[in-house]
Amino acid sequence: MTDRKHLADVRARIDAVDQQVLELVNERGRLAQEVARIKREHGEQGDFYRPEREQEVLRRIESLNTGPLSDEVVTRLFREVMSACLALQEPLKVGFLGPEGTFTQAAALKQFGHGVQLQPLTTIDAIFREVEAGDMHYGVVPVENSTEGVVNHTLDCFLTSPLQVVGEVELRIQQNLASRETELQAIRRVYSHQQGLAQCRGWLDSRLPGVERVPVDSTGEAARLAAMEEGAAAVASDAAIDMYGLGALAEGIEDISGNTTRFLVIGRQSPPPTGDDKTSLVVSRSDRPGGLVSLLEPLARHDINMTRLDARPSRQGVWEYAFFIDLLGHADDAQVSAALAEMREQASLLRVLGSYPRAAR
Ligand SMILES: C=C(O[C@@H]1C=C(C(=O)O)C=C[C@H]1O)C(=O)O
Repeated sequence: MTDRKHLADVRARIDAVDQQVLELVNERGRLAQEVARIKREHGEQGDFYRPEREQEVLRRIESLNTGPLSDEVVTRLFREVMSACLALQEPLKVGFLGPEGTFTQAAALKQFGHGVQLQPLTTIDAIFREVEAGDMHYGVVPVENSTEGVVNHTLDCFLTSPLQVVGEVELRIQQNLASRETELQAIRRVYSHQQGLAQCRGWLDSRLPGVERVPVDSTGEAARLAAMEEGAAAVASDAAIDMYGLGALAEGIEDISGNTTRFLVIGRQSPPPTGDDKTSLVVSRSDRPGGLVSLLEPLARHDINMTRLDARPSRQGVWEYAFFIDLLGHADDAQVSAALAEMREQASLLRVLGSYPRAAR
């Protein structure tokens, strides 16, 4: 067989496979519509998004995958397939910390795919408010960065909001120096979110010493400003560079490689257990010696792994703290529920912010 004939044959087989894939994704869509019909018949409250079921689907796909496509790639493809199927059931509205081009937008797409209506909002407060009011089904907010620590504002919003955590997203963050200038020497000012500036502090100190750094509301906003101003640059994502027609003067300028940001998905109701979950809670107690140790002791006794502990002023009294704790397990798991009950006896306040499936790939 000539090479040309062979190529034509293989392409014909690809066409046949595409037809099967098309029929199968539409079959999947019809089944999702059937699920929606059953949910409606049972008078289910709220929306049809089921993060725990989506997690189960993705984990199963990953365990079945034999390649050559990587687990990460098949996860991304099936995430989009589910997103399209969910959109057939009901279009979801999801608010994220905008403007367009922020890492939070990338996190929202990673969690929900392109089938949802993503709405950029200007502040973390606004996201909480819109979800509380029911104008948005869900919101996506940054909560901690592996280089720079917590996003205090998100934790503070939880102190006063009744919303629950329904999911978490982890995203590798690559920062770039974005500008319409083509020479580093032309840069007089660098815009970014304060976390972006902090993540690249070492690089900026050595490559752009003495250049003014201006913190703004988001990396997307920084890119927008840099696009309008001569001699300006932004520390921002690839997506922001494309969005605002900038070029990358330098790529991957974060000081610590493996820089990861964790985002929370907020909604009105946490999902049921999947067997691989996390729980977030806020707890406080009046000051007394050994207070924190005895508060945490039930977790150790019930063999529960704590993955995060942050202290924030509780805003109730001077030097009173609220402790934000993440632990492995679901609040409905026997061990976790026993430990929480014991902690509650010692605490002046304990609120479970939510239990949710651990971040997917
Ligand atoms: C189909 C369902 O509804 C939605 C769509 C899903 C999917 O396409 O697999 C999974 C969970 C839900 O977000 C379901 O609940 O099973």
